[in-house]
Amino acid sequence: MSSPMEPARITGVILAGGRGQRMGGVDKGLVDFRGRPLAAWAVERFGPQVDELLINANRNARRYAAFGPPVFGDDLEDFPGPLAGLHAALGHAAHPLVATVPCDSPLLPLDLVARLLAGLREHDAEVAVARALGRGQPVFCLCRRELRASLGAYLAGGGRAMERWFAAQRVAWVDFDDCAEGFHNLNTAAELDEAARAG
Ligand SMILES: Nc1nc2c(ncn2[C@@H]2O[C@H](COP(=O)(O)OP(=O)(O)OP(=O)(O)O)[C@@H](O)[C@H]2O)c(=O)[nH]1
Ligand SMILES: [Mg+2]
Repeated sequence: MSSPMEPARITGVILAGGRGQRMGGVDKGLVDFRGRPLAAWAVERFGPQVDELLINANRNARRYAAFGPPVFGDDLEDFPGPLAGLHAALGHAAHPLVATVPCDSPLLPLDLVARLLAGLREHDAEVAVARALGRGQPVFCLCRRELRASLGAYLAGGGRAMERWFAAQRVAWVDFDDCAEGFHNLNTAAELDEAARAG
């Protein structure tokens, strides 16, 4: 385990492997938001916070590759949810800590990873997870790579719920009440339109 004095080495993963069903089955990361694809917003805001950036996508791998970072899909088929992306990410990461963000929160906090890291260290936790105004934001997490075996077992047993898996680890919840709007995520075409017009 790293001491508080050591610089952390962190792999960041943009989770873009979902079905986008509430948006009509579109590949959400490729959808336009204020003139650029949603994934481009994540690359721009999250990329500078990490030492290595990867994209997890299950469709359109070539289009995602055009953003620059390496692209990988889930190990499990049939879109079992974000934990499948995290599991694959823990296998692909070059660094011992893995941070995730979803592809559909284009205004994500610019100090997300620094604050998750501080929480992880403060509580000597295995995973740090964002929370805003009392509401867990499980797809924004920082996870030790050693948890891959635990996560693999949880998924193999049929587990799919992020918060339930976190609860079985040493977890630190990190509050972002001061910038809760940064976690606003876009699930439907109406939400996308409204957020795009608000800018
Ligand atoms: N790798 C991977 N990521 C997923 C999967 N399902 C959801 N995600 C990602 O998890 C994040 C949160 O998921 P949702 O907001 O529900 O997105 P979604 O599943 O594409 O959308 P819906 O189908 O409408 O639920 C998004 O970044 C998704 O891309 C999956 O099966 N595999
Ligand atoms: Mg979903």
